Amino acid sequence: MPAEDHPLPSSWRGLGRTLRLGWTASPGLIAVAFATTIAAALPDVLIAAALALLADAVLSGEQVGVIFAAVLLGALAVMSWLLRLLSERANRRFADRTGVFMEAHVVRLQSGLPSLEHHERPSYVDRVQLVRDHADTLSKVYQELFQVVGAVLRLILTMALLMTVHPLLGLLGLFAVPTAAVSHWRGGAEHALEERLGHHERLARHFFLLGTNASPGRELRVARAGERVRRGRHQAWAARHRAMARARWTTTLWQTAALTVFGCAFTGSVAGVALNGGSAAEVVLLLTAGGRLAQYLGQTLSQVHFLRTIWLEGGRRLLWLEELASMAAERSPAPPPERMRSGIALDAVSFTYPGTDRRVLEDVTLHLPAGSVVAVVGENGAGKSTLVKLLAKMYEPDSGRILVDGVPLADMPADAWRERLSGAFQDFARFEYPLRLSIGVGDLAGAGEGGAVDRAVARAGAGALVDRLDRGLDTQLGSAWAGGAELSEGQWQKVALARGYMRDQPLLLLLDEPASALDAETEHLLFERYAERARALKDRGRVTLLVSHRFSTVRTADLVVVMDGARVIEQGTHAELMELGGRYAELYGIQDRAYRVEG
Ligand SMILES: Nc1ncnc2c1ncn2[C@@H]1O[C@H](COP(=O)(O)OP(=O)(O)OP(=O)(O)O)[C@@H](O)[C@H]1O
Repeated sequence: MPAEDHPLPSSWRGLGRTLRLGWTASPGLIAVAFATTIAAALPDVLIAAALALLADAVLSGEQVGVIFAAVLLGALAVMSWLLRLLSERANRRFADRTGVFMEAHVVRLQSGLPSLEHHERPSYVDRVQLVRDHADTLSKVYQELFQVVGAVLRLILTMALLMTVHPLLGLLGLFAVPTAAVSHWRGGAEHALEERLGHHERLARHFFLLGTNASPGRELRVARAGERVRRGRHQAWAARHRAMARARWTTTLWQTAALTVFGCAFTGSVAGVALNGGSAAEVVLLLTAGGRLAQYLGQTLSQVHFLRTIWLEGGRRLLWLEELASMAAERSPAPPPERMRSGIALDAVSFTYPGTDRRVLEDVTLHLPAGSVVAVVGENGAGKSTLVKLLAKMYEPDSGRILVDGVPLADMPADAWRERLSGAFQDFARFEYPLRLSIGVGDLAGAGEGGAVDRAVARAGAGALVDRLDRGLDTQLGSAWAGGAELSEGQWQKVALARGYMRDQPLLLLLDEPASALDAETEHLLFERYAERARALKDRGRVTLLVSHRFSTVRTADLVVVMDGARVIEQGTHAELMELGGRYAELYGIQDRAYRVEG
């Protein structure tokens, strides 16, 4: 579904959801944290009243009154301190627990999304990045919320105290309204800007990784482009910083103006009470409570600001991610077939990457017969890998359908379909685990079965690699780990290929340039062996789709599909396409001659 169809939920729904998550994470602790934070407000405010009592008793010379007021003052100070301490401890423990809970929740949601859109569509990437970055911070906002409630309670009680001096002093609260309004607007405005500037931040991070990782490091040194990358990073940060600083200056100016309005009203009130026959106790009460009014107001505002920026916005995005994940889970009721009979059909499939407007697949109609080995060839950018991604259900076509034995792939749950897929890709992952696990990851459910990993190793022709390692399949991979072995590019790719061969009975095996780092001869031998085996198992109905630029490998396939400019332009067996004398024959001829010359 396109991103525009799934807007951000409202702040209030996000807030409600975050609260419910906090309750789920730890109901007991959230209750204690809330109760102690709120209770701490009462003694705090009453200190102003006790001070007024004390001033009154001192001026009227009542000894008992002085002692009573002093004891009350002491008791209130101790209570206030104790409750603050308890609330801090309860909130900290609660934040620790929810932090872990939230992070796990976000990871689960993200990894559960069937499509890759959240990794590739710029507006989605920025949202997901905010949720990810704020997952831990979200756990701390409960304390902020409780403190906001406590600060609002303090404000109300303080105003009630002030109104005992003169009812008009309650109006002081009105002068606080502009400050609260500015603060509310400020948080939202800054946050929206932060999200809009997300691409600068990503760019800076990208340059940082380029400059600090080993493999780009080699290229950068040879090309002597290190300085350019450093400058790029600096410029990206500077662009973000300039825009943020401008916005912050503007919002701060507005806030200063609003606070000035409140300051003038407070000073006027103190002068008014003092000059119009107010008692010393009333002036003390006004000074203490009124002074605190400004402090409580400041606290409320900074917490509201924090809540507005982090919690409301973070909470909305978390809910958005949850909705995206559940929408994906709700669709698709049809299970994949146990065994494929007719095969996979693409019926007028067209596709445009989210956030772009150029079609990268145009009206593709193909039949991939059950039990066949299909090779896809074409120039760079022709759409071969995109076809593989659609078959792996990483994206849905814009129009047209993919049918598996006549059942729309769109109706099949992504998880269930992927359980029946195997794959090895050009941009393979390097799992720095012990080798056995690094391969076993290809099918964790079956990896424990005796011999499953050994079979995968044999299919990928990786036996020699295993033998060469000191501890065989138990060797830790990756030189960053104690005793870890570093592999060459081709060796890593063999591990990835073995991972792709882990499943015994996949319905579809996707091999997207799985041997690009191996020499042509090894690739040819490997694939020929694989194709023979696949043909022997024809009745299992598996489809194997291989993307390769090497025609020596491609020619062994049962069906060759030639892509050009987002379209399928030719299809048939090697012999048929050679006889046709079209694009395939031309490309084959070029490569064949080149090899002969090299040879
Ligand atoms: N994530 C993406 N977002 C936007 N456009 C993309 C994305 N991935 C690929 N493309 C574009 O889609 C087109 C087809 O890319 P694809 O990777 O499918 O080509 P390919 O035939 O596999 O190329 P190669 O042989 O170089 O691997 C290219 O023009 C590419 O720029």
